[in-house]
Amino acid sequence: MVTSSAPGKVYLFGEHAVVYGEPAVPCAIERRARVTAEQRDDDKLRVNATDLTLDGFTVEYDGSVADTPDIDVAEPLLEEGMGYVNQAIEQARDAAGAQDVGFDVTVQSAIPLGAGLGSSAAVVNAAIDAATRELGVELDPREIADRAYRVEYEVQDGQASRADTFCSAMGGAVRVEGDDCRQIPDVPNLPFVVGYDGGSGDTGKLVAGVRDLREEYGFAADTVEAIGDIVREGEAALEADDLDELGELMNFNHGLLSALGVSSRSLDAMVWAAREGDALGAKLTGAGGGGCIVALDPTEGTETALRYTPGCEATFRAELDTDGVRVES
Ligand SMILES: Nc1ncnc2c1ncn2[C@@H]1O[C@H](COP(=O)(O)OP(=O)(O)OP(=O)(O)O)[C@@H](O)[C@H]1O
Ligand SMILES: C[C@@](O)(CCO)CC(=O)[O-]
Ligand SMILES: [Mg+2]
Repeated sequence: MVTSSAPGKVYLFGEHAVVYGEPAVPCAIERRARVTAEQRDDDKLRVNATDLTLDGFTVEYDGSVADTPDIDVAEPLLEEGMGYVNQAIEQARDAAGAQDVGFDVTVQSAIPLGAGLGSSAAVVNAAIDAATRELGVELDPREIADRAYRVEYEVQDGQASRADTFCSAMGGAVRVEGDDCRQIPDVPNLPFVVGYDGGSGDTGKLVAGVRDLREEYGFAADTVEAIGDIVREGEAALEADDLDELGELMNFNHGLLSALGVSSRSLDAMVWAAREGDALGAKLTGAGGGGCIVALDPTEGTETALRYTPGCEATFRAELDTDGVRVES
């Protein structure tokens, strides 16, 4: 039996545009998904995902009897929930050259689901690491990231960047542009504050929405390119340790994401509350539609403001996690 974990992330800049080849800078945060894999005697897959809660459901399902889940839960949610873990196990089998091994898999996660903090990438990275180690194979984090990317690409219907999976596999702040994935050395202390509306967005659908806009309107394609420009400016600000400039660029980035239709009333409300609470900057993080915002604020101001914001269910500080995917036991 092996347990591995991998961190979630916030985007300093560049989500969505990164899908179309612009650069992005996601940062791993100290909130992890833990996956335990134990080889079975047969070829079945049993997945126990006790934290798989969305819209008030708690699901425990058995991958081998997908048509008879333990509790009554919306089928698309069940299928979606199974997609990531099933495909991660497929990748582990492939990496170990063991096509018909079965596993008991347990997922426990401190990363809210579908909320822009990269729960899918963390679960997939941790599952690939745990299952391959259980089969006696130790993969390099870059290979785990690559295999996890293939999983996200499949589950998100052929539209994904390497950003979430690379960031979660390597830890720290990273820069991703197409297939070019690097860690960013010596980042300044980034005082991240997260606001969570308790909701979620469907990454696949939100990505498809941006794709359609881009195809329909030249100015939407320009907006995606402008996000790339913000990221390039942001990299210079990061290098110069200029937090004020980073904040300003985050604000601009949020405006453009909003123009692309991926914000929501509660995300906007939290962004404005953070700004009024004296954050240096604030934006939605991840796919959007609902879920989390990230603000930059070394003071208590943003957390206090968010606590009094209707629609904000939780707020917490998020420390940069320099550790990527790792074995726990
Ligand atoms: N604790 C968990 N147990 C099982 N599956 C999980 C768990 N956490 C996440 N997942 C899987 O990841 C999916 C959510 O991934 P999705 O990409 O939509 O959101 P996210 O990764 O949290 O946010 P974003 O991609 O915007 O950063 C869930 O529907 C589920 O399939
Ligand atoms: C919206 C997106 O850019 C980030 C989701 O966390 C999708 C992706 O990069 O695969
Ligand atoms: Mg995701």
